Amino acid sequence: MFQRRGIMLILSSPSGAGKTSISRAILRQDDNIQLSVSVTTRPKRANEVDGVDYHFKTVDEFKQMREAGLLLEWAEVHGNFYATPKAQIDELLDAGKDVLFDIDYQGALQLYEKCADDIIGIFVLPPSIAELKHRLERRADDNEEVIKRRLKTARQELREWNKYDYVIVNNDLDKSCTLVTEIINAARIQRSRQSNLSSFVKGLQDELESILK
Ligand SMILES: Nc1nc2c(ncn2[C@@H]2O[C@H](COP(=O)(O)OP(=O)(O)O)[C@@H](O)[C@H]2O)c(=O)[nH]1
Ligand SMILES: Nc1ncnc2c1ncn2[C@@H]1O[C@H](COP(=O)(O)OP(=O)(O)O)[C@@H](O)[C@H]1O
Repeated sequence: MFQRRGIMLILSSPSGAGKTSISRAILRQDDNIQLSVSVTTRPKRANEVDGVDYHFKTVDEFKQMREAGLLLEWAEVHGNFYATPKAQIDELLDAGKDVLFDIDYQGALQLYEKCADDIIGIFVLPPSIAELKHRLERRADDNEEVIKRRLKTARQELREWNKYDYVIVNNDLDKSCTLVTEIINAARIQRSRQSNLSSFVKGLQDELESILK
């Protein structure tokens, strides 16, 4: 009904807590939200599609993009480079499209600094560390050494929970998705995001006055 600027929805978590599963479900069910497809130098997983899940790049290609100023934020995570390409984000937000960022806390902090007013940040926690480890093992995308590295990185990631607007413990995936949907729906009707709300209220006031005459 009202024009509004899009939301930058950030989902972060220690690896294995479930942010990719939550993101995929949200993207499937909500046509107005689009994934910001990151650039990464990590190897592609079997179930991933280049250009859909990530833009897979060599380290040289990544560095060229960074030097050319094409990245909104970037970070090194688990020994690989990851970044958000600048292209399109502003046009999407101006057009009222919401954009979902599956990025780590280093990227989230950079975006909070640059675009604070547009951001809703959600940090996803696992129900326990034993379950986090099980999920990484069950996912079976990474070898033992990579899993260990991801768990080590979780030490630092867990310290960052209090930088986010919302925190979800991802026990039941469906319930977590419902919570994220509720957060998105609430954010969409925030007063500050609805740009022509004052003219709508003015219209109501004029109509009211004409009835009360
Ligand atoms: N800063 C930043 N982090 C990213 C970006 N894309 C992905 N990440 C993060 O990099 C980490 C590793 O991602 P990935 O290798 O897909 O493994 P996952 O943690 O199991 O999803 C996760 O914390 C992602 O959120 C990005 O563009 N920028
Ligand atoms: N609530 C949940 N309960 C059980 N398994 C889950 C849940 N959420 C995600 N998973 C599973 O855990 C693994 C890691 O989830 P994923 O979404 O890839 O995490 P992340 O993107 O945070 O690394 C996947 O195999 C996924 O199917």
